[in-house]
Amino acid sequence: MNPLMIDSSIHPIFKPVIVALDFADESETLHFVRQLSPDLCQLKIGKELFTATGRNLVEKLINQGFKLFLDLKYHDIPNTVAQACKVAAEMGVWLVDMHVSGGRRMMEAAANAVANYSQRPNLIGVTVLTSMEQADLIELGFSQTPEELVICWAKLAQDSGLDGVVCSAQEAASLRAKMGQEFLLVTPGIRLNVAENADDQRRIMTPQQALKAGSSYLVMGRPITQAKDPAAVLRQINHTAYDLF
Ligand SMILES: O=C(O)c1cc(=O)[nH]c(=O)n1[C@@H]1O[C@H](COP(=O)(O)O)[C@@H](O)[C@H]1O
Repeated sequence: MNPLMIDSSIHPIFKPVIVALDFADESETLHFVRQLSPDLCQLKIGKELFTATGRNLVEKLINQGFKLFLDLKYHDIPNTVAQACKVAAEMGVWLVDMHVSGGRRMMEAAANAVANYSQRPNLIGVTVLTSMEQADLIELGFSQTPEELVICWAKLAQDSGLDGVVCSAQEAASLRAKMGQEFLLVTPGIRLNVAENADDQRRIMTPQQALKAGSSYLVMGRPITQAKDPAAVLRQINHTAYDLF
């Protein structure tokens, strides 16, 4: 069963989008968030906004009722990442990510660190960034295709106790088949249609394609933040999700 269905077992709430709040400061962010509600979407704070605002804004948005993805892509020695995950758990965040390339011991330490929190965050591993393609991997010394590397790293993440991965929706169908129904597949690189500007993304899909392929959540920044009516775009995607499941 898709995790979206688990969320919706009592009331059919379909809200697969995590809106990436890639803004420079708090006032711009809060101005934008006023157009949204926790019934429509989840939110993500990444490196730019967190560097500018710190935990204050994270806690403010959680207090407004939003599920929050703290996207700081940890990549460090096991103890450092484990301690950072504990702080995130204490802040009440819903999703925390780390690079799978930090290795098994880093991921196991993170999973152990949050295991005893009554409301622990889901830990997810970043596989191959959606901005990367085959040529980038070759330059880094990898001979696998992006899909092969994503599958290998997703298995390692699952084996190390993580709850899911960040990957492109292009890998979602094979991951869903291999990793089971409960494993979270969080997919950025989403564009409303294939003709839309891909910006710096390389491995992209539409919301409908991604959900059909087995994505649990769609991370969307510019297609929502630059829309004339962000709430209307989200409602449309939620309808699409409802029709699919
Ligand atoms: O971890 C992420 O969220 C992430 C991983 C990845 O592989 N690719 C990726 O684009 N992201 C994030 O997803 C968002 C995508 O933004 P848009 O391209 O504007 O939709 C950004 O906030 C990225 O930091």
